[in-house]
Amino acid sequence: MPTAFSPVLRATRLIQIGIYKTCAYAGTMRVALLQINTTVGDLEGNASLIRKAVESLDADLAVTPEMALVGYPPRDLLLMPGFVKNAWDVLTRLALDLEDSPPMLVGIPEPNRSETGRPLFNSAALLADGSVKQIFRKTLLPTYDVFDEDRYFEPASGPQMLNLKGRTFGISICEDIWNDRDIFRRRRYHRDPLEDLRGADCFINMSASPFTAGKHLKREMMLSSIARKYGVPLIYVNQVGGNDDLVFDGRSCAFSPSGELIARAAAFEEDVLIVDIDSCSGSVSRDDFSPESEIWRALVLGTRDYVRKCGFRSAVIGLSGGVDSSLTAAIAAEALGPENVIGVLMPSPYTSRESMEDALELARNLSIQTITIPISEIMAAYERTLEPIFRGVEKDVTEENIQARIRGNLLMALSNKFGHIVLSTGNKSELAVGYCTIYGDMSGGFAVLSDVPKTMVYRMARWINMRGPVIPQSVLEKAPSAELRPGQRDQDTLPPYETLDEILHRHIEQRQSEEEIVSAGFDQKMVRYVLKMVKTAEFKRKQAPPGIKVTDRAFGSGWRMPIAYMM
Ligand SMILES: Nc1ncnc2c1ncn2[C@@H]1O[C@H](COP(=O)(O)OP(=O)(O)OC[C@H]2O[C@@H]([n+]3cccc(C(=O)O)c3)[C@H](O)[C@@H]2O)[C@@H](O)[C@H]1O
Ligand SMILES: Nc1ncnc2c1ncn2[C@@H]1O[C@H](COP(=O)(O)OP(=O)(O)OP(=O)(O)O)[C@@H](O)[C@H]1O
Ligand SMILES: NC(=O)CC[C@H](N)C(=O)O
Repeated sequence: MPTAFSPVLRATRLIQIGIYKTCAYAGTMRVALLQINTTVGDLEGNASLIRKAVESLDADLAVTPEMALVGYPPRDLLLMPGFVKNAWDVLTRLALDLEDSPPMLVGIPEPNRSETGRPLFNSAALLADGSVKQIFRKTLLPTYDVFDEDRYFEPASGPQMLNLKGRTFGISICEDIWNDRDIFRRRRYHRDPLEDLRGADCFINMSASPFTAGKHLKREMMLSSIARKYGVPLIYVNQVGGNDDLVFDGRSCAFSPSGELIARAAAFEEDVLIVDIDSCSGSVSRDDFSPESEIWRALVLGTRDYVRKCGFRSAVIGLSGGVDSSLTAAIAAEALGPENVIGVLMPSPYTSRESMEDALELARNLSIQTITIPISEIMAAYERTLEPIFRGVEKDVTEENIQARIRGNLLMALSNKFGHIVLSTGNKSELAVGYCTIYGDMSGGFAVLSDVPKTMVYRMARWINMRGPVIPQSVLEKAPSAELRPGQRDQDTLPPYETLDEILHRHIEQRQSEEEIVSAGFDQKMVRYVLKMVKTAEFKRKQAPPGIKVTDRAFGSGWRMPIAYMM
């Protein structure tokens, strides 16, 4: 006889993978949420993470995030049949290794054996007693913004129920739960897989849900509403860590049938959360990250994982004494350890003494080492070399860009020689309007701030200083300048950053046209000028290094504008 299912949860937070509290509640059903940081393509490494997470785990069922064996998003690795086959070989061995462990749901791509449709399903395999016992498939395939799942996957066709120890679990995979009319006021898809799961004793969702600022509040509101609507406990397992341009914030969680948040795993860290489905209740308070602290954590994790997963250990950054390079260096020092960050000062004849002093003070505050490479002689050599060709032509932005390119070249030389990755420092506002030099300050391997608007750069810099002096006060007070010619200020070329960022936010994230932005009260000439710069700078962004998505629309896989077009 199945035990009566009392719809209340109890959860135990595990501080770190491998360390957990053992507390047996007789007759309860215990689910372990494995919030792991997988690396795309690293099948053996990801299998080891899973093995380690369930080592001597006292649970009835363990659940990984979506696609955990291959890492998310695996992108076109999925188009290589050999890769998918290897994943299944690793899964088979994992099942055998875990023969004595609790049953486990593991996310994996599954070949579509039928003669029609996309080549794969986005699936989860139930491992129990040494083999694969059942398969669950994703129904709703996100194909918008950074997601491209229609390219690879065929949707599931039926209900996805798991019967275990007399309980019925409704299994869904990530996007399957993002179709709630009550929350979004419209349905994105015609089908609603949750309707197929009605009648289950508990819902489980296996996710790889990328971070954007504030998104988890909406996510938890949606999960709570679904638990309440279907009157079942809901268990949500999310991936954590950075993969290319995406950061996954974790925050796996469990809700009671009345929609109460019972437990939440750590944000931006690996964690294992144990949920006892029929014990007494608990409750968790609101996640009170400020936007600055949340974005900080995402940028630190995203930078650390990009650098580490690409095989680097250290980074070089050009330090100008400005706010962008200062914030980038602070993030890098936190992500990689100050001993692994090298700040490079490259003064030109236009560099002020104050800027050099600010850069040195920042480096001292962060305990990072610095190298100083004056570039005046190199600039003079360029000038001499080009003089016969440029003779009679006015100096202009060409010479400014040469300066930025000399710096980019020197940083890349340090990267080649010593194996440091170059972190570029440009922010989203500059990248949007092309206020940056291609092959100059845009050089580098990873663009840490490329989705952070300039006004948020300042907010974050001030926020960091609340924890202790890091970014010199004068950096925050002086007018932003590229210092590429005497007396240059960003504001000579661009609207004030508050105005620019508001226009850019409306255009990029909210997809507003010139008319819509103007009707919100902005000057038409200014809006037209800004939007024209955004369009013209597309060629630069196509050649820019990847960066970390923190807003609802970043320049990256979710921004696919043409370059040569007329409108
Ligand atoms: N559609 C297209 N497809 C392919 N290539 C295209 C292109 N349009 C121009 N180009 C190429 O790009 C070149 C122009 O781009 P680029 O060489 O970058 O130069 P450009 O955009 O003209 O100038 C760089 C601007 O960024 C400012 N800046 C530079 C460095 C740092 C900062 C800062 O505050 O951080 C600001 C600087 O003051 C200047 O206003 C053209 O000469 C042409 O070669
Ligand atoms: N004197 C310098 N020494 C070292 N690096 C420099 C120097 N000047 C510029 N850079 C590099 O080029 C990037 C672009 O800087 P620039 O001063 O032109 O404009 P910015 O966008 O205001 O950046 P920041 O706020 O860091 O100054 C800097 O972030 C830095 O990495
Ligand atoms: N992997 C997915 O299906 C993710 C899609 C989902 N809407 C999210 O952002 O969480």
